Amino acid sequence: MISFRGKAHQFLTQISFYRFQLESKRLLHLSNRLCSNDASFRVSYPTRAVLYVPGSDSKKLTKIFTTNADCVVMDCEDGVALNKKAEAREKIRNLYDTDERVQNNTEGKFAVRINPAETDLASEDIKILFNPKSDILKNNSINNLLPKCIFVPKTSTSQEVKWLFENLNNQLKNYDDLIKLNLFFYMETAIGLINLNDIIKTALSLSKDKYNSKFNLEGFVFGSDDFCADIEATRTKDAFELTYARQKLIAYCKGYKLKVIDMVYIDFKDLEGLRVQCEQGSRMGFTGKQVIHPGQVDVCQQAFTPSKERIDWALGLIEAFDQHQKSGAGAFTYKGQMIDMPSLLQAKNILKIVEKVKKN
Ligand SMILES: CCC(=O)SCCNC(=O)CCNC(=O)[C@H](O)C(C)(C)COP(=O)(O)OP(=O)(O)OC[C@H]1O[C@@H](n2cnc3c(N)ncnc32)[C@H](O)[C@@H]1OP(=O)(O)O
Ligand SMILES: O=CC(=O)O
Ligand SMILES: [Mg+2]
Repeated sequence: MISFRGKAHQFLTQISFYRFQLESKRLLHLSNRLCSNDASFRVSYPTRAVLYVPGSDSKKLTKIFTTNADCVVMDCEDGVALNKKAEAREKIRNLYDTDERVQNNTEGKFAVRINPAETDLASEDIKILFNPKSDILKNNSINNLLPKCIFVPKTSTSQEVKWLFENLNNQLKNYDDLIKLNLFFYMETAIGLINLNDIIKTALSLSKDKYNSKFNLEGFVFGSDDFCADIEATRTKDAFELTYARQKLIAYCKGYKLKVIDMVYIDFKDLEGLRVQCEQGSRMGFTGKQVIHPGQVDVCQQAFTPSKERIDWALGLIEAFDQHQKSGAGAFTYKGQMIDMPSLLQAKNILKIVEKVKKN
């Protein structure tokens, strides 16, 4: 049996090897060419492991600086007891007021999950979290002091999206030159799944037209546990009961070029079960997964990082495709398989993920 430390070491060794690969001339040349020629090659920050930290728990909050997770979500919602909501907001606000590591992060490494839109709890979250203390603001740029990314749970209707944007806009109206606020919505109710297209279209069009691109819909999170409660399903290890919802969410997110984060694996001591579910999610097209314990992070990040074999396969295929195109063959054999345009696109997808990870 390999210890957890041993596994972490193995993982780090593997990552160093990928880094070496990434630095190789061949990859840089290829990926630069792909990035500059391909408008769909939008490389944003990675979100392989998305770690929840209850906002009310000071000790756990100190761990946000030591985790390898691509993204940390300081929680004001279901990880926080009702009688600790105010404390959670204050502790998170205090981090933005005082900690340079949180302040200096420009994208989404340190995010906050607020309470569901159209609730008094969410109004209070927005009021506190987006309101730096005036004496601190005097000596600091407003952009350093605000969350750069928020997660909005239980989003079920486009009305909730309108409410959210209105409330955020109202709270932020006195500040100029704000950088874009990234948003993740949760799909975790049956009605949310039915209304998904409408929710996405409303968020995209409002943020662009009405709010002058102040908000950026970055992606969706699949709230599997709330979803199970809502559809009255029983959670199983293989997640069979969630197949349709997972696939529908992936298709819609990919249709609109959004990130899509897979479900939580609540049996947090079972790392093997976690690995199986992470790899399944990665194969299905998810861009990352929610985790609830620091011990889950490395397994998750590794599963959402293309293996050396996949990178080699993609690089070789792209080169072979180039050569065959020049010689006039649209379809050809590569490593025993028929390859044509869709395989090229799949190979490019692998490099897109590599590019994202490299940005971290
Ligand atoms: C499913 C639906 C959802 O909404 S999921 C999101 C809401 N739920 C959450 O946020 C729960 C987050 N996780 C946790 O609170 C804890 O991991 C739970 C599950 C309670 C287990 O905690 P605990 O008994 O302390 O675990 P442990 O002794 O194995 O912890 C070892 C060290 O790691 C720390 N730790 C644990 N979890 C976190 C976390 N999420 N973020 C940051 N740090 C964490 C513990 O404090 C402990 O630290 P230390 O070694 O004592 O210094
Ligand atoms: O919020 C997450 C969930 O699974 O519910
Ligand atoms: Mg939930």
